[in-house]
Amino acid sequence: MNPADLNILVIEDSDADFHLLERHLRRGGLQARLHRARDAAELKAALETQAWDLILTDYTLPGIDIRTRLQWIFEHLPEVPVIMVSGTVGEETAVDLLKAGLEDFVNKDNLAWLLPAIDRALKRVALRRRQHRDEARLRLWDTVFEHAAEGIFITDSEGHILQVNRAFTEILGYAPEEIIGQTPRLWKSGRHDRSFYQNLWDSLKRTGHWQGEIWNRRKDGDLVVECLTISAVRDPGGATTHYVAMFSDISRLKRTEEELAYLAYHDVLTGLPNRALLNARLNARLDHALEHALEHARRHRTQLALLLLDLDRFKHVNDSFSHATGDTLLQQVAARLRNCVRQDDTVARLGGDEFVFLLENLHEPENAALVADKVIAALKRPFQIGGHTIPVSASLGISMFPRDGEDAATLLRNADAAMYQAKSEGAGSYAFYTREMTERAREHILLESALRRALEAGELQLHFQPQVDMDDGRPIGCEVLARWHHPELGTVSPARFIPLAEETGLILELGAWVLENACRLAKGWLDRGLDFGRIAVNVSGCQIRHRVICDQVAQALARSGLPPSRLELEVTEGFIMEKAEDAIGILEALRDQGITLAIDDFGTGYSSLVYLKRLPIHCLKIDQSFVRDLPEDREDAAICQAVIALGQALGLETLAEGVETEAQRRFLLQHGCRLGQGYLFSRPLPAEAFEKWLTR
Ligand SMILES: Nc1nc2c(ncn2[C@@H]2O[C@H](COP(=O)(O)O[C@H]3[C@@H](O)[C@H](n4cnc5c(=O)[nH]c(N)nc54)O[C@@H]3COP(=O)(O)O)[C@@H](O)[C@H]2O)c(=O)[nH]1
Repeated sequence: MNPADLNILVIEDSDADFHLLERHLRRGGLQARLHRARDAAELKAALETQAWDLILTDYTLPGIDIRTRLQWIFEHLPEVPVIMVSGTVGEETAVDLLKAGLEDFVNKDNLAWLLPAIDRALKRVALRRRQHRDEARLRLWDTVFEHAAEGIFITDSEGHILQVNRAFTEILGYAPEEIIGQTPRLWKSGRHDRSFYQNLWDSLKRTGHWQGEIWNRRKDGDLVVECLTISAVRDPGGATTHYVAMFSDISRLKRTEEELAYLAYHDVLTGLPNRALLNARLNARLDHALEHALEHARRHRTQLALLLLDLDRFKHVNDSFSHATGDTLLQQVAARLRNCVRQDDTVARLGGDEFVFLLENLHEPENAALVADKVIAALKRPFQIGGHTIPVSASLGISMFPRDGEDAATLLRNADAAMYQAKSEGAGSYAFYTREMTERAREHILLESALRRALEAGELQLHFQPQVDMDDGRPIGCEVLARWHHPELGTVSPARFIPLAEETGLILELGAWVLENACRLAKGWLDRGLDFGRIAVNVSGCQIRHRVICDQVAQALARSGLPPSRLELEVTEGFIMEKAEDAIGILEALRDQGITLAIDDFGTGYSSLVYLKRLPIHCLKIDQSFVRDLPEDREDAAICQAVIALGQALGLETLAEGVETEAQRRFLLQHGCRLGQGYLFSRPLPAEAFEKWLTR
């Protein structure tokens, strides 16, 4: 404080002593304002009217003793320093008065001590005032810390907990004595990955601050969501000395938020997603699918299907029973529908008796039809509600992405149109958006189940197409071709049922059956002295991919007793080249069993010369598509010549498929292809007819 601003009260009844004191202070350079109190009345008035920075008092004053005077002073100004300037006080009294609050004592005979005493007293008072202020601030902080609604904890720079408040204990359940010295890892929830904590520490180190939502675990194991703020406390040199963390428990808020979000996106009655969630999911999938459409379609060949379901005559349930019964029925229907699809498919209720299925990653539209069939079957069992047995059926309309629309609204509209089509065809059925798709899907499903029965029912037969030396017509072998005679559908072409069998996996069983029967019949011919050459059996890529072909061949040869040299396997060029590395080992194992191998449909599958050289094959079958327009088509002629030349260069036989005319035969022979097969020599024949052909 500037000494000129000091207000000093001098309690002195003697004029001479006052002036002496005044002169001494002025001479010492103290330009303070001095005010004098000569008796008790003036002292009382001075204390009541003004605040003093310092009081100098004589020992004696008329009308009031020194102790009462000190009492008065401290009652009015508890912090003011009082220095006694007197000549009449003994040492003992001085000590007593110092104990009573007197700041200092200066003898009138030695006024030289006065100014230093004033200086000391003022400094001590300033220090005391600062301490009082700090103490008050600490008390305030303690109250705030202890009574804050937010949990607070303070750690050292290593993260060891130094202090926690009451709210911390209330929120996390740990008492201070359990937690002091531990680190916050103690209450980690395990819900965040390493990168979450990495980011938190990065931010603290970079900015000294982190704020965010965090999942932790209470002492009792329950999860808690906190809104947490952490601040680093740094020393003047910038080194972190502490971390202060404050958090509030927002678990309830989160739950409420989640409940609201759930209500906004779910149907209250059934708990299924509602129209809003369906649209959100559908749009997200469509956006993604459209973005990656080409790439995705090429790589995965998958589609999305939207199935719109409407319960047949649901209004009748509400009218005949009650709305409560109708509600319960919808709940039970919803539960059955959910069980018809995979976990990652969506079943939503649009409202009323309308439900929607969003099926993802479908390889065929027929898979959507299978789900529709499953749904119709699931609803067939009548519902039992309140003592009533209620039969239910539903009609479903199916639209496919991207074929029937590229946005949610179009797909829904088209599924709706298909659903009305299904309704018009009778309750409990489904329809695709296009009639042609519906028919294809139905036929596919029908054929699939019929094919499963065909083997046991003896509906499959083997036909044999002769293979000849085109120069002299001598038989050199025959190709085995499966035939299916369905009692109602008639003859079903292998071009239709072989791909279906491959898709459903039935080809494994069918392929084994063909091998067994072909070998058995061939052995019978051999036993009866009929020389057919080699018997060529078509092998599907599935049989190789599933690694069953070696066992199937070994078993068929062992059971029939046919010499392996009489058996040839035909594998398509497309499959071999797609899976060349995998196929080589298996084909080698087959060759090692003593059988021969031919590449079927050669010329259609982009053969790699490197693989051709490595594969253990002995024959290339020129695909009939290159033979058909011989000899006129110059490109086909060039391809046939190239394949023949390639076969010769690699030391392989070449056999032309689909030879129908004399001109084709001549052309092929002329260019070095001696072996052929086709209607010119014979159509595929049933076993008995083939035997006759051999002996013709
Ligand atoms: N994995 C298996 N595939 C099989 C089996 N049986 C048949 N198939 C495959 O089905 C496809 C269609 O066969 P198919 O209808 O029998 O047709 C074959 C011949 O009948 C036909 N052919 C023969 N000569 C001529 C001709 O001069 N003209 C003409 N238009 N068609 C003719 O060609 C088919 C033989 O083709 P390929 O097998 O490529 O030599 C067919 O892909 C069969 O392979 C089976 O048991 N397993």
